[in-house]
Amino acid sequence: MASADIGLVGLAVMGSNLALNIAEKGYTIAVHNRTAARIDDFVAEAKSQGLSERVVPEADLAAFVASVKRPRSIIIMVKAGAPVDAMIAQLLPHLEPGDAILECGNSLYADTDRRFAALEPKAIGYLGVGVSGGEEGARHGPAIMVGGSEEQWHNAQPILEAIAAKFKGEPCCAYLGRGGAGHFVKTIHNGIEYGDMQMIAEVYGVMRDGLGMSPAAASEVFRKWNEGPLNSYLIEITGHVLAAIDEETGTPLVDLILDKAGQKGTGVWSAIVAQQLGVPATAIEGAVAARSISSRKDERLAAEAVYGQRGGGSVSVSLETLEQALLAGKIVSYAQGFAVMAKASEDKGWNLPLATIARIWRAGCIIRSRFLDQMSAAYARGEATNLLMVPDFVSVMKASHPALREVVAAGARAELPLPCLSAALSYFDAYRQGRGTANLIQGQRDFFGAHGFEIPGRGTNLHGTWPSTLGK
Ligand SMILES: NC(=O)C1=CN([C@@H]2O[C@H](COP(=O)(O)OP(=O)(O)OC[C@H]3O[C@@H](n4cnc5c(N)ncnc54)[C@H](OP(=O)(O)O)[C@@H]3O)[C@@H](O)[C@H]2O)C=CC1
Ligand SMILES: O=C(CO)[C@H](O)[C@H](O)COP(=O)(O)O
Repeated sequence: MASADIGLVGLAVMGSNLALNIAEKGYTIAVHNRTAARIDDFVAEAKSQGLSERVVPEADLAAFVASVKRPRSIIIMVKAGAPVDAMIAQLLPHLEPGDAILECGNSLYADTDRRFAALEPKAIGYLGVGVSGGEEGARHGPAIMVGGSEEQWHNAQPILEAIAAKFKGEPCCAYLGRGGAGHFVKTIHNGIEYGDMQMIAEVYGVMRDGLGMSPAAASEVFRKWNEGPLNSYLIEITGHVLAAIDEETGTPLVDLILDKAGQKGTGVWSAIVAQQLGVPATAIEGAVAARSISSRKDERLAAEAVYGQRGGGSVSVSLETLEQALLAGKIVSYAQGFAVMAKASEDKGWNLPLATIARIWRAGCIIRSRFLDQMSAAYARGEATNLLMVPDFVSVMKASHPALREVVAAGARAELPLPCLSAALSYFDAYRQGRGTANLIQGQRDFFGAHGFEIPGRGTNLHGTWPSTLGK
C-alpha cells in the first residue's frame, strides 16, 4: 500500500542527507538506489538517527514508485548527465499522469529544459531543482532554487520549504521560473562560488608567498575577517581548512594537499553561457581557467624549470588592504553573475526575480554571506541590475577599489598569479571607462574586412580609405 509522502532515488552524499532531512521534518519517504547496498547503509543510518520509522526502503523500482502516495513526487538525486536521463527512462513506465519528478542534481539547464518539454505532453510534472549547501546543508537545510511547472511547485512547496535553510525564519527556497530556470540559477550560484573560492585562494597565495605567513597565521586572519564585511561561509571554512593539522605528520594539512583543483562542470557552464549571452563574467572565467591551469601540474613544473622560480620577492601590502581588495573583487564577481542572470532572464523570458535569488542565498548555500542580505535589499528596492551601480555598493567600491589595485599591482611585481582579482579589477576599470579603445578595433575590422564603423553625427556603417598592404 502506498504510504510514503514522497520518494527519492539516489542515496549518495546529497540524496541520503536530503532524505534524512525530509524524514526529520515529519514526512514519510520512500528511498531507492541503483546499488542496493547503499539502501541498507541508509536504513542503518536512519535507524541510528531515530528516523527509520519514516523511511520506506525499496530495492525494486516498481515497488518503490508504488509505495508513494498519488499524485507522486519523486526526487532524483543521481550523478548529473546521462544517469538522470537513464533514471527518468526507468521511472516513466511506473509513473501516472499527474505525478512529478523533482530532479535535484547539478544539471545543465538546457538538459532540464529538454526533459521538462519531453515530459509535459505525458502530463508528468518536472521540476529542475538546484540544491546548494553540500552534505551539511542537505541534512540540515540547503538553499533550494526551483524551476519548472508552477503547478508542481505548489504541490512540492510545503516539503521543500520545510527542509530548506531559514534566514530569520524565512525559507531559503523559491520558485524562479519555467523549464531550466532553477538549474540555471544554481549554475550561476556555482560560478560565483568559483570566483569567491579563487579570490580567497589568491589572497592566501599573497599571504603565503608574498608575506611569508604560516597557515596558522593566515587562518587567524580569515577568522577575524569573518567578523567583518567579508563574513561568509567560505571565509569561515577557509579559516578551518588553514588551521587543520594532519594527524600522521603533525604538519598543516593544507601544505600536504596537492595543488590541483577538481571541477565538475557548473563553473565552465557559467563561463560558457555568459559568453553566449554577451555578458562579461571575467572573474568567473578567470576562476575556471585558474582551476584548469592548476590541474596541469606537470606542465607548470616543466615551465618553472624553464623560467625559474618566482623572483619577485616579498610584497608589502597590509592585511587591511588585502581584506578590502577581496571585498572589491567579490562585489565585481557578484555583479557579473547577477548581470548574467538578468540577461538570461530577458532572453529566455524567465522573469528571474533577482531580489528573491539574493534572498534565498542568504542561508544554506555555499556562497551565503552577510553581503547577500545587503544585495537582496538593494535589488528589492529595484535600484539597478548591475550591482556596481547600486548606491550602497558604489560607496563600498569607491572605498575599496584602490586596495584591489594595490594588491594586483603588488602581485604583478612579485610575480604572483592573481587571475581572478586582476580580471575583476580590469572589468571594473573597463566598466567605468566612458571612452574606451574599441574605436581602434573598429578601424582594424574595417581595414581587413570592410565591417564598417560608426562616427556619431555622421552615420553608421561608414568605411575608411585604407592603404593597400598587398605585396608588402
Ligand atoms: N556533493 C555535493 O556537495 C553536491 C552535489 N550536488 C549534485 O547532486 C547530485 C548528487 O550528488 P552526490 O550525492 O555527490 O552523488 P554523485 O554525483 O556522486 O552520484 C552518485 C549517485 O548517482 C547514482 N548513479 C550514478 N549513475 C547512475 C545511473 N546510471 N543510474 C542510476 N543511478 C546512478 C549512484 O548510484 P550507485 O550507488 O548505484 O552508484 C549514486 O546514488 C549531483 O548532480 C551533484 O552534482 C549538488 C550540490 C552539492
Ligand atoms: O554544487 C556544489 C556546491 O554548490 C557541489 O559541491 C559542486 O560539486 C561544486 O562544484 P565543483 O565540484 O565543480 O567544485
